[in-house]
Amino acid sequence: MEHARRFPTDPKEYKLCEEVGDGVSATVYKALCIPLNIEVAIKVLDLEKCSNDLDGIRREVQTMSLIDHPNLLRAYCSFTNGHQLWVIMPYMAAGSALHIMKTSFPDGFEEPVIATLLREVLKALVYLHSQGHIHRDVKAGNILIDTNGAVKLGDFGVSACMFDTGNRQRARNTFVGTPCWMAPEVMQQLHGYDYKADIWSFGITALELAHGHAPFSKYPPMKVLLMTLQNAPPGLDYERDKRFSKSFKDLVATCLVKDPRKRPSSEKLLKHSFFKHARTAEFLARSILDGLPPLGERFRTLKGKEADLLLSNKLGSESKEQLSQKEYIRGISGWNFNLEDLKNAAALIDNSNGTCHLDGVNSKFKDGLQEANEPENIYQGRANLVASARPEDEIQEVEDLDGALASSFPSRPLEALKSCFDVCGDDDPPTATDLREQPNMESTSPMQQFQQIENHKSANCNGESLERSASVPSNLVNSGSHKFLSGSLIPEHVLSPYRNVGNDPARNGHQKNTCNRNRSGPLFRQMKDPRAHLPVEPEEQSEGKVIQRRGRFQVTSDSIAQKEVISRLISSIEEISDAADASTTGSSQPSGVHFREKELQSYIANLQQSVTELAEEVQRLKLKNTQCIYNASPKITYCIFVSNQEEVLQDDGAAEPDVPQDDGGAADPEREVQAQDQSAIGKDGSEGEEEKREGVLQAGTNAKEKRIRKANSKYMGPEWAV
Ligand SMILES: Nc1ncnc2c1ncn2[C@@H]1O[C@H](COP(=O)(O)OP(=O)(O)OP(=O)(O)O)[C@@H](O)[C@H]1O
Repeated sequence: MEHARRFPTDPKEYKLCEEVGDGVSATVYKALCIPLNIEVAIKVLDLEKCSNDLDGIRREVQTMSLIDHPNLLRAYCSFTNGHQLWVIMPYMAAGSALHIMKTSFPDGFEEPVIATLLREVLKALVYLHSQGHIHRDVKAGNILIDTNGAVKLGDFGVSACMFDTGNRQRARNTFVGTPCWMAPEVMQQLHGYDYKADIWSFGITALELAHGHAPFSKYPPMKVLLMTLQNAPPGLDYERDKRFSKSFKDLVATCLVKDPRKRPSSEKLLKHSFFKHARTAEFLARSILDGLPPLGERFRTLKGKEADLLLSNKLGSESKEQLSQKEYIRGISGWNFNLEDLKNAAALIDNSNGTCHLDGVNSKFKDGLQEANEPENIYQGRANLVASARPEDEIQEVEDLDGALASSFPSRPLEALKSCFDVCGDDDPPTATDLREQPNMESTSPMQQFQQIENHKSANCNGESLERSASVPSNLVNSGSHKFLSGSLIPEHVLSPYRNVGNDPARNGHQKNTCNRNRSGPLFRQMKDPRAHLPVEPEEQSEGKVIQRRGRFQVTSDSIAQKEVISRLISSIEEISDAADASTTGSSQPSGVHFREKELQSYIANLQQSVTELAEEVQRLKLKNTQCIYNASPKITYCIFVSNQEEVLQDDGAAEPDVPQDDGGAADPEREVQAQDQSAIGKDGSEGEEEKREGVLQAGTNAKEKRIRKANSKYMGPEWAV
């Protein structure tokens, strides 16, 4: 066994041959281990560039050194070389399944090949899960294949141990992974997630291997997130999928269930009848590796394509879709997440009371709202929707929120988005609480809601007080609801900020420029349909006439009504915001506005106070943690076991009964160090003890340093004990 040999930890003992892969964090080289005369792959991470993710690196290296399974890519050894970390691992000469597809199978593999690849990956997952790990980045780009057809799952860069941080975390909340493969619960960040997130990614990987690309792979990340949350799960039910067996379709459908509790465990999935189609490694080598150019050459070709794409993007209009495609070709995890988009969309909603804050919205966004507000544009939007509707176009252009409301980024962006777009999993039956909170929303079709809003509008357009008109129509009133629909609603006839802009050339000009943009597409999920995966006949539609259908997606008249409802809600919120602005600039407004304004201001002040307190708390905790990196060296020796405090903070502690208890599982040096700390400073974590605790920590740093070195040495080899 190669890994039983002692691989040197001196970079001079390796000869780098060529680059064979790159990702977000690393470049991978084919190399020769000179003394052992063995080809290896070296993953080179620049620690200076990754300095804010040392914990991630620690996880990856630690996991790679501890795992021991034929289907997992383990590390022979690792060491620092200047500011780089070198991870020495087996060289998988055929590269990743993604690379192979991109070179020779652009439309995907045949079913027996897929079954063989997936079975090997699933074996790796069964092992990982039994050890308490979630991989969190299962995808074709991380399925590595050797020339003899051996398959290994690699890239533990974002893997997580369920028992990390000594806290016996039973659910994770960190927002990591690659959007197309990311499970809805990882995106939503409502209740945390567990091993089942890997099963979702596994299902997406199955589709990727079948089609040559993952569902939604050509869209920008934000769009992918919304599509995953809003649409029915993808599956193998298009015309082109006829070639696949029933058992394959069933496997995919079993994995891609939005409710993670309804997904099987990896162990159970391994018994699925689909894997009867799996063959041997030799079969794999014969069927997909024969005639394949060497990995380095393929890598250079793909790089060339990527450069061409980049060039054409620069020459032509730079489309996000093309850029996503480029990222996809590279097969990397770190899509260029536009967190600003997330922030902006999420910041629309105040989770605690459903209030929309529109102060500070930039002109682009305001104008966008204005555009949606104008009746002619609504109909323009409708016309565009009908004319150009594609399933993908059903997603609202959330990117258009650029620059708006970036000040308060919720720690769980998609939870906030959920409030905004009602993006609950389709499989989730409404809870009793949901139904209580939305007395009429579940039982009223969007069309009816729209009608009720219209009725409310006409009831109020005769000049009733603003405060009254700012309340929600009776069908939407709900003090406890956090949904967007529970926000304030002012009929546009009462107070429309845009009724007064006739003399404002800037606004009018912008309006002219933007009126052709298409903002079509429902923001609401389709109502729960237990048969969502089946083709639906027009007469079966209970929620409006189908205007256009493609695959499993459809645009109904209700979708359009939903859009109109949203447009009007946005309009109302805008009006409140403008009314508040006007009152601060001295124009006379009904007292209700002043009251509302004060209420909002005091609410904002409270929020700011809480944020400051939380920030202080985070600082304090960070300070404690950084005690052990006080001696920061270019090598990451001391940093390597610093816990990821943010994850600890995000842990909501929700107990997941089906997750096994830590019975010692995978060794966790960090926990060991923490346990020793605990005994050194006493278990009392009360506030009165804080100063004492800090003092003991200071005094104990030398001892701690030794312990960390010892733990480094024990779990990651002597070279880590530098
Ligand atoms: N042992 C190996 N043998 C051959 N090629 C490899 C090996 N490890 C990685 N590669 C190639 O290098 C690419 C990047 O490696 P890896 O995924 O580990 O880096 P990363 O920065 O973590 O990537 P990502 O962006 O996907 O997270 C892989 O997609 C694969 O094509």
